[in-house]
Amino acid sequence: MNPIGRLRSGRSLGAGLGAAVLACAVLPAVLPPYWIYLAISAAVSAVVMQSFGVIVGRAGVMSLCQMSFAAIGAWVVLKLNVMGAPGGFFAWLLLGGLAAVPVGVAIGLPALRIRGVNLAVVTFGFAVSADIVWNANPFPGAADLTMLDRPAPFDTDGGYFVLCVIVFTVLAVALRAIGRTRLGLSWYELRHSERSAAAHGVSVARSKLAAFAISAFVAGIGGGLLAGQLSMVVPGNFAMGQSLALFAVAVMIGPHHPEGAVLGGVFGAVMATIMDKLSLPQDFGGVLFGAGALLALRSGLSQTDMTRMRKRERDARGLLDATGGARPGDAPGGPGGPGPVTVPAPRPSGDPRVPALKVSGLTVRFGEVVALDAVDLTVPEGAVAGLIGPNGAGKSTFIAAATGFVAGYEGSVELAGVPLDRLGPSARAKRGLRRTFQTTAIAPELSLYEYLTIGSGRRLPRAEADELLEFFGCPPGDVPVSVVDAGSRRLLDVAAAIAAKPEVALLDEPAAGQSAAESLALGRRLTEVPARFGVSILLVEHDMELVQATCAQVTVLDFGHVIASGPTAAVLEDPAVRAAYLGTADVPAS
Ligand SMILES: Nc1ncnc2c1ncn2[C@@H]1O[C@H](COP(=O)(O)OP(=O)(O)OP(=O)(O)O)[C@@H](O)[C@H]1O
Repeated sequence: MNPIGRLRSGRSLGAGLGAAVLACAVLPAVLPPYWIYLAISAAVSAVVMQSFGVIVGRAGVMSLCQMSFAAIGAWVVLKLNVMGAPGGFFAWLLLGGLAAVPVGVAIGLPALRIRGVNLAVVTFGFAVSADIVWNANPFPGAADLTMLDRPAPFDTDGGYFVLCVIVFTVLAVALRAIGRTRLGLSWYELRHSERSAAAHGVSVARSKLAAFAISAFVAGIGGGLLAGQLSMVVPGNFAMGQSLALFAVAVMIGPHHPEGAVLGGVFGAVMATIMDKLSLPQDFGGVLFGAGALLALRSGLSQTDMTRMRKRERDARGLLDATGGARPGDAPGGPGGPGPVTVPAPRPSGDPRVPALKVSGLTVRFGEVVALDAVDLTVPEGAVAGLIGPNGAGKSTFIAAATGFVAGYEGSVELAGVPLDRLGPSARAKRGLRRTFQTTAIAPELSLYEYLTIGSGRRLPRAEADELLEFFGCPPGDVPVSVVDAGSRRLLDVAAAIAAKPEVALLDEPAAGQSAAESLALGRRLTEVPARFGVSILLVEHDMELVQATCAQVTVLDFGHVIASGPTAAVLEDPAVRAAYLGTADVPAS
């Protein structure tokens, strides 16, 4: 992170911790007892909100059963209390959170196959079943009125509020740290595009399950805290309607940011009192939350997302003005530029007789449509090869099948002599076969640095990220993707693929939307990539000037068949190629 980013991030952490200390010092001293009790409810709800923040806010998964995870935490704490288990409240609280984890993972398993509304139905089904179980089996201690004592020195209402704020703050700091890891960043990518995440080598299954596990843990802690607040709980405290209402609040407010979790917690706790004071029916609060959630779902962004993004965009515009704009045609350290660049040396190439990528007999059928018919193609080590053809020829299908996005193709795909056919897209990406997409789907709330970190699949040194961004003519790394234009996003996508230093990168029309000058600048950059980064390239393009300027060899597809392959100049002179293109694109004579 550059000094501006570090400063901003340090300040927000400091402000958050300061607000927590202030709340602990002032509120118990000044609030009347009823309001302190409400403040505890708000703090407990804020903890539960953080669990929504992980699964709904970050990973974009519609989970409607968070209160069921909270109930597990409460059940464990109360059970251990009844048993008089050693360790005391804090150990029980932790165990309550941990007990919710396997259940969270179990509920997460269907999420690997289904998503959206269908997943919402599955999680809601679990909430309904849990409701039935809790109603049939009273919580431990309820039958013989065994109360849970709050731990000293947090046994008063004021003290317990302080404890809840401490737990909230510890979780917020931990979640913030997780959010900066590749796992945490990958959740944002999952939310916007699972296929992009897979193309970056993110294991979609592991990432989703981790989100379920962590969110269940946090909800379990929230449930344990609720048990401590009430001393004894009833099924109504964790009713499925609660999950639904809190879900609506979460979607509307965005509890993946601490201020959103606090706001959501306060809403959840005081809404009933406000409705009461306004003499409005209690259900009216639920209607307001539902309407707010619908608006947020339509825009795709919560309230805190929008507030934060506006601020980041303001800062970014300042940064862009200071650095002279977003799209340098040729960056100082880029091709032909004067600046010294210390990018990593290319990896030593292996056996030069083994191509970087060898695809043989690739056949893909979509029902009756044969999109690819026994296609052979090789990308030599250290080369920029081209794949061209008219619209619908099968180019994108070739990339999708080679990178594992099409199940059930015929033929074989070998990367540096190693067959990949049994691997899925994320495993192929990890092995060193990366791709970009014709349409980018980059999470707008990420910064360019964060996107490169996901793409690189490792802890990417800041200097290396800066050099990559400069090389590809992208805006500075601290800028959020939301302010970056479509052309720059394509370049960023290419930079993210190259950041992983894969064996081969398959680039699907990276110059689309670029001006002629930008396209040529990209061409110059791509020709330098193999020597500079040790990455061989297969370039899919309609821009023939770019192909001619960049690719030493080219393969031409038409209706799924290879109609020519060889040195670019000779192939483009081929009458069959010119006939295939007639009327669909200009093939300039070389
Ligand atoms: N998921 C799919 N289901 C059915 N047919 C498909 C699917 N994907 C591609 N096709 C068909 O396969 C053929 C090849 O499409 P593909 O997108 O690979 O072509 P392309 O060469 O990349 O075209 P363009 O240059 O327009 O991107 C087309 O006839 C297309 O309609």
